[in-house]
Amino acid sequence: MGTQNCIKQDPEQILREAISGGITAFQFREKGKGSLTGQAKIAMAMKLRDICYNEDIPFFINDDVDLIELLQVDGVHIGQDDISAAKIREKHPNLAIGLSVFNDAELAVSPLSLIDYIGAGPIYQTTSKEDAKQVTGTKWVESLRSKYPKLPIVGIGGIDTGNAAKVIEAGANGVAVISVITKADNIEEAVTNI
Ligand SMILES: Cc1ncc(COP(=O)(O)OP(=O)(O)O)c(N)n1
Ligand SMILES: Cc1nc(C(=O)O)sc1CCOP(=O)(O)O
Ligand SMILES: [Mg+2]
Repeated sequence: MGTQNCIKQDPEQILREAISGGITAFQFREKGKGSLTGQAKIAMAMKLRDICYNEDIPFFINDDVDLIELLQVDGVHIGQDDISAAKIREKHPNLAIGLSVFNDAELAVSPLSLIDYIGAGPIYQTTSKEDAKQVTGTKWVESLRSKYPKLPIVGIGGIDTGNAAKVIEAGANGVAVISVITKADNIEEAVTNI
């Protein structure tokens, strides 16, 4: 998540409650309408990074590889049009790298040997990404899993407490969510129920 997703409470509080609920990793995705830029973005990244660091939660950044140099991050998530995995790997051999893969054409050009997991989606309709592609359904996870029995897969897009289990049943190792947490009345309960 990023601050643009945090309408009900401040991001630090949301992150703390999500950690209490049991999230196993956090991605700082400060992007889209209303998001912070420049120093304000960096300052927020540092605050959220510190919370994760103190709670032993892996901290990922989305897209903005300049933050790798500024913060002690555990991983980075990139899309097909972002900086290449090869460039990141060359400079940061121990960083976890996640790559979005939406269909077979993207899969064919994806450097799977350089990455640690695939972000597969949008599985369902999402309101959190302005340029989201058409939904893939859980079939995309099934297809990836059948081709790559051991590759870590994280489903993303419109996942909530009612459908997360279907994504896991389709073969995903985990799910990435924004709104089901940031919009929840009771964040701990929402995380527990995913
Ligand atoms: C876990 C995970 N999966 C997919 C994405 C989407 O990344 P990308 O396609 O680069 O789109 P943006 O998030 O940058 O808009 C993700 N962030 N995390
Ligand atoms: C950041 C992101 N990437 C997606 C993709 O399909 O690659 S969908 C998405 C937004 C996920 O938010 P929510 O859980 O609120 O739907
Ligand atoms: Mg991206």
